[in-house]
Amino acid sequence: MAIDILDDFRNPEKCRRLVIKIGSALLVDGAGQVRVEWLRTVVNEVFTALERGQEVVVVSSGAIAIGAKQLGFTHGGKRTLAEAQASASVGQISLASTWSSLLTERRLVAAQLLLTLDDFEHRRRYLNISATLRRLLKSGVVPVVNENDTISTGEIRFGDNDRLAARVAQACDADGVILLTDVDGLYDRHPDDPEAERLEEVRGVTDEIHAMADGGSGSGLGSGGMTAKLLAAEIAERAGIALAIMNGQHEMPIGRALAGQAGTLFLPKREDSGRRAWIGGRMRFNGALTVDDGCVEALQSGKSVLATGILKVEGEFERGDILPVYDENRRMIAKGVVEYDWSDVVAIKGHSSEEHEDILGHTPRSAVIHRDHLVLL
Ligand SMILES: Nc1ncnc2c1ncn2[C@@H]1O[C@H](COP(=O)(O)OP(=O)(O)O)[C@@H](O)[C@H]1O
Ligand SMILES: N[C@@H](CCC(=O)OP(=O)(O)O)C(=O)O
Repeated sequence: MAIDILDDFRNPEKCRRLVIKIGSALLVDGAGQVRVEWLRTVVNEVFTALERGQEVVVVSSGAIAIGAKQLGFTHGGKRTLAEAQASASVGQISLASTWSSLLTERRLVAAQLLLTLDDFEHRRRYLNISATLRRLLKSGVVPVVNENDTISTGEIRFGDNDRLAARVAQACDADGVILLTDVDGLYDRHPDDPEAERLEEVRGVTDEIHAMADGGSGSGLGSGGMTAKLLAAEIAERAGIALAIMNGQHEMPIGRALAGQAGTLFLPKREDSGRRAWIGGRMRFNGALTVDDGCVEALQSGKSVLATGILKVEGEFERGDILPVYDENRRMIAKGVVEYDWSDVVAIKGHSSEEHEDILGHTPRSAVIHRDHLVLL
């Protein structure tokens, strides 16, 4: 695996935001107990990453494996959906409290987010997830995400934290995702086959790549097997985010995995992320914003669209719509996802951020279009 790319994961200049997903097979032992000592080494690595200026979001599985043991549902894969969901609701309490106490040992604050894949399909929910994650990271908090198992259903493929990790990465505009698991990466066939060979780098998750994966979990503790990880790699690829599948069966698995270079790295084909391409490619709009020269300059240096720079608001758009941004000469300079409904933007346009709460009567967003959801043309 190209060492320079691995370096990117460790380099806070290149990888400022990292999502680390930990599978059940790593986190929980055969007796349904959290491997606390091992997890403490992971938390130490998270601490080190934060110290060097990176931001880390954790996606942690394990609730079902922990809860099933507590409830005596020990018949593995034959659990009913209701048994798995009951197990998750019991296990999640232990899981969250373990994360919280281990992070507290390093004086870090944990946040719990329980999400379903479906939440990411709804624009407003997506924007709320995105804003919450960004705000937590800004405060130095470590968000710990798991699937909201009780309300997940079979149709949206219950039990898929791999895809959830990729969606979380997309929502918080992360630079990289590491899926820690109990194998060294993707093999060209099931790793139990002695002929199996590991792939170091994949550009494009093709049908041929999908055919290599087996859907079952090796340990019986996880749920999606390698198939779920490839679906996650596809989401990351479309969003322009690098994703690595790495073995986490050691102490300090992140550092070891990176230094040992074992793993499979999935690289996006395009430089422009799928989401940015989706924003930039939009042709039909429900409205538009015109901004002053100061705002144009700010956007060009990577800032967000703030209400104070808005001169004109057109159309009756909703929060989550994509809008074009014009300069004073009616030149379209950017497109982005708007954080407010049209009437709110009309009310706060030209006003500085301190005045927004009084005008709106609720806590304002950090921007009208956040730079993470803005594409300059
Ligand atoms: N082509 C493949 N390469 C690597 N692992 C594979 C492959 N096909 C199936 N697997 C299985 O996928 C398992 C990892 O998935 P899973 O058990 O769901 O892990 P986790 O709980 O970490 O999400 C491995 O232990 C392995 O048995
Ligand atoms: N939400 C479930 C995990 C589902 C899942 O994707 O598990 P895994 O394949 O071990 O990452 C739980 O906490 O048990």
